[in-house]
Amino acid sequence: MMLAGAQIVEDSNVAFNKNNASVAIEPSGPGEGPSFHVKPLIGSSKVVSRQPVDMSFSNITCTVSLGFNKGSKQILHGVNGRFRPRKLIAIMGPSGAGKSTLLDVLSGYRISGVGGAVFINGRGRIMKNFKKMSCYIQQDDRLQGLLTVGENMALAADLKLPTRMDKYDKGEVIEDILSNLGLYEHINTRGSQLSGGQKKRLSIALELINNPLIMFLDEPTTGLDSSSCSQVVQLCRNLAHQGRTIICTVHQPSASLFRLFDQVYVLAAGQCLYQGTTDNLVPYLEHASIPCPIYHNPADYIIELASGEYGEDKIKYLMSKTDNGRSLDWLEEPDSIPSMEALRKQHPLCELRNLDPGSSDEETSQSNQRSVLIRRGFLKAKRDATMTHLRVIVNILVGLMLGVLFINAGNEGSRVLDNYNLLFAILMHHMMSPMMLTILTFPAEMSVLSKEHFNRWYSLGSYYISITIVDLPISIVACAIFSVIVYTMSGQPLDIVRFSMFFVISLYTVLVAQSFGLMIGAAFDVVNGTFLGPTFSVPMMMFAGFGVTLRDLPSYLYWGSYVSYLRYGLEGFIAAIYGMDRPKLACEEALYCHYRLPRIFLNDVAMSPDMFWWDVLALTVFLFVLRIAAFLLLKWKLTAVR
Ligand SMILES: Nc1ncnc2c1ncn2[C@@H]1O[C@H](COP(=O)(O)OP(=O)(O)OP(=O)(O)O)[C@@H](O)[C@H]1O
Repeated sequence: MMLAGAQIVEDSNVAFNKNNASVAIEPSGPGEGPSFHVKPLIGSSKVVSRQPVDMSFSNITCTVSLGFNKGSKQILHGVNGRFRPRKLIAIMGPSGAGKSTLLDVLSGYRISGVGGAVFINGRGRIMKNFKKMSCYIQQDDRLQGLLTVGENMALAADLKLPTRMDKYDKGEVIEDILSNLGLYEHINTRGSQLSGGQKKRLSIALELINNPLIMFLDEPTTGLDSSSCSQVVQLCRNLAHQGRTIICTVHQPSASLFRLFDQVYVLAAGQCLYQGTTDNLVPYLEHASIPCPIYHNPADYIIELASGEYGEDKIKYLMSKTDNGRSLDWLEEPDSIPSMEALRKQHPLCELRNLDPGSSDEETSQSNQRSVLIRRGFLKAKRDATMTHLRVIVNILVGLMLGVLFINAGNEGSRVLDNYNLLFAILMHHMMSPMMLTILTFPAEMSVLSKEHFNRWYSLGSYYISITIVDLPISIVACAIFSVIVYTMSGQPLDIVRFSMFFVISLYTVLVAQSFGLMIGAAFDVVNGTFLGPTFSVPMMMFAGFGVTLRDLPSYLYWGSYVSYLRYGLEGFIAAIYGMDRPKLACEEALYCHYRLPRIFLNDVAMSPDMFWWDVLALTVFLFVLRIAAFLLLKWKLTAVR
């Protein structure tokens, strides 16, 4: 099939072929549903090639805490197993059997409450090296929906392939993977517009870039129709036969899907009932005197057995028959499976040298990660309807609304209190909109971050610096537009120094509120964050000195005014508008203007205009403390909750 020429992905260090490309997607045999004829990945030969991996695990346990004073629960009960190289392996079992937990443990994703040992090519697993040869693709597709398939791949290649690699070589790797996975014709389609099966294939394609030897996929077929299921599993099978060990959890595969797996590992309540080839399952059950009825899908039958439908004694019996996964009798050619010692001889230690290029966990330098992530961030920001477009529009609209409502309040002596209300309303706007936007959008970003960070695309530090840099110009532009509109329409003094002071305080308030939102977004999900953000903001408002002046605050509550960043914002605004010995105000709309002299107003609201630079300093401290706290929370969230 000839495809239209793929577009070169601009601004990337990756070049794609502009010319027409031909992609081989051949339907498979009848009855098997559509599948891909996957050729060995030619481009990926440019990535360091390594020996296939034999993985085994022994006495794996996993215990989770059920909360304070509620004890703990053991999910995996000393399971054992052996996953041979070049095999597609299915971990099966009824719901709640512990499939995802076992996958989490084997992939190294789950680290707390885990016991037992994992061996790679006969040697105890060294996590740092293991992560360099493996990847984990979670059940939900964590993709950059605003970027096209080509852009997703190009940016991933810039992050995951060595920087010394030529951009044409990187392009070749990408073209090769996309062609093989049947995604080349969708190179210009955005991630969010792909179908479920295409999203799954893109998730696999992104991880294939650095040619992992072991791939873990959590329920890759969930949510797909039967034809997409077969496509994805067939694809995994072909990738496995090229020299990878691919381990998937699957729920209840159809008979035709089941046949595509080479090896099956069946769990029931955290224990192993069967480990062996797909073909050996029926003989195994016959041997155990629990034969699979004729015309019954063996996959369905073993799940029914594992669910206890035929009695708990059968589960116990099968568990003892397979010795909780220690028995290798039902694997392919059990007599020729090498011992651990033989494996170590086959794979001398020096093989690990390739995996140990330096102390860094990631493939490329921190500066490269930052520059790629900044590029990606700006590309997303340009297209993001909420974070960028809506944010600018909201600032224009709210600026106009406040401007109309408080028109010319800034210069009129009889409307000083109105103007005071306006300044507080501006603070509310600067606090609420960036904070809520971050609380609502960051949890979705967090799931992509956790996948990409776990799969070693970049460090958390690089990510954090890049989001800070990308957001700054957007915040400055949105805040500047708002400030110009509201400042001029409400008739504040047309003095560049006063405007600059007003703008600096506005921007600081936005940045502090956003950092506060980031902290909440990093620690909580959308529901809890939406509740906690405004809840924490109420005391900030109470202690800002607006309703109750700072002079009238009871002494035992005065500490509250120090921890409210709105207090510094309001004081800064007052200094900008009424400080610096502002002369008498006009009094044209009333006979008597109590606050014609700004110093009387300053005295009544108990705010000193001399504190402006202290206010800026306090907001700077807030900004740094909240940013650092948000970073630490993110770091904790990425590791401790695993
Ligand atoms: N953090 C946790 N706290 C308490 N229980 C947990 C926790 N994680 C998992 N479990 C429990 O452990 C059991 C196994 O969970 P797991 O997600 O591994 O099952 P599964 O076989 O993948 O199920 P499914 O097919 O439905 O996804 C379930 O009963 C689950 O409720």
